[in-house]
Amino acid sequence: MQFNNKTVALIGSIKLNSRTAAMATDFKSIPIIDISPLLAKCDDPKMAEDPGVSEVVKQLNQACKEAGFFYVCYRELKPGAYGDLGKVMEGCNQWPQDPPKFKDMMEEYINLYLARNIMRGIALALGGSPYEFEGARAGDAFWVTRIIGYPGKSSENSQEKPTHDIGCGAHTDYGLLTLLNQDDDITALQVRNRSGEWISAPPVPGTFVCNIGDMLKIYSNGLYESTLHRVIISSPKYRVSVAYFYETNFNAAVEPLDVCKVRVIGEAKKFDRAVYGEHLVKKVLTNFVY
Ligand SMILES: O=C(O)CCC(=O)C(=O)O
Ligand SMILES: [Fe+2]
Repeated sequence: MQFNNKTVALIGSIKLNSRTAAMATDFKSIPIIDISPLLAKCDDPKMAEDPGVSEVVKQLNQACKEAGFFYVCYRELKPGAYGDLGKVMEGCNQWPQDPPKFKDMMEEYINLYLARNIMRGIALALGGSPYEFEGARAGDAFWVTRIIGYPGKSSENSQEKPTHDIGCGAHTDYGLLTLLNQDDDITALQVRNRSGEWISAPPVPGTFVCNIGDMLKIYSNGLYESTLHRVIISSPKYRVSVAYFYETNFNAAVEPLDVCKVRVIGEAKKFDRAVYGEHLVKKVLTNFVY
């Protein structure tokens, strides 16, 4: 398999295998965090001193520890702004009707700005400098975008209750942070809490879903969880989600940040070093079933 530094994949439907269960807390819902104050100050080296940024950082820390999932909203993000991205997956001719418009929207969606700045907030939440995830760690972040189409629930099962089809099996994401734009009217994404309950992450217009990947779990020395999640199909409607995976540099050797080693009481370092690119290739080769 050949990877470019910048990869966009259009995939009709995928199945992923479950892996060793990840544990968060017994959260019952996913918090919504307004990151506007962080975005306003994200280029200020003294951002940590700003009370608005501190509040966002506090909320990020809590969400990353408790659920590994959160929604973000910010002033400029208008409900439905990226809704048309998924339209290319609908119908038989899976190609944008207006390619230049699609290209512009896609380029705006996949710009690195948002994820990089959320990572600045997360770096502060871990007790580090805002730039922990830049330079050799994620200064040349590998990223992948997938537009994922899930056909509606198959009609032969529709009378049987409470069955559902699995659109995407339980898995954790591989890198640092995933941003997900989902169709506004279908609830399908579920996140597993410590008791094993599947908690819905319904679409919230005007937000992105964010979740932590395996590399951030290692960097944080396990303080933050890459939580298991899955997609279930219970609606007959076709669903589209657009996922943006923001990762480390492809060859980054990932190990717990010093600042996180001291935060985990009694355990200096809980994880061995992993090379992101190797982890990605291993997971893709073992997880995707066509
Ligand atoms: O489609 C979704 O809601 C989630 C997709 C997902 O978890 C993934 O692609 O890793
Ligand atoms: Fe995922």
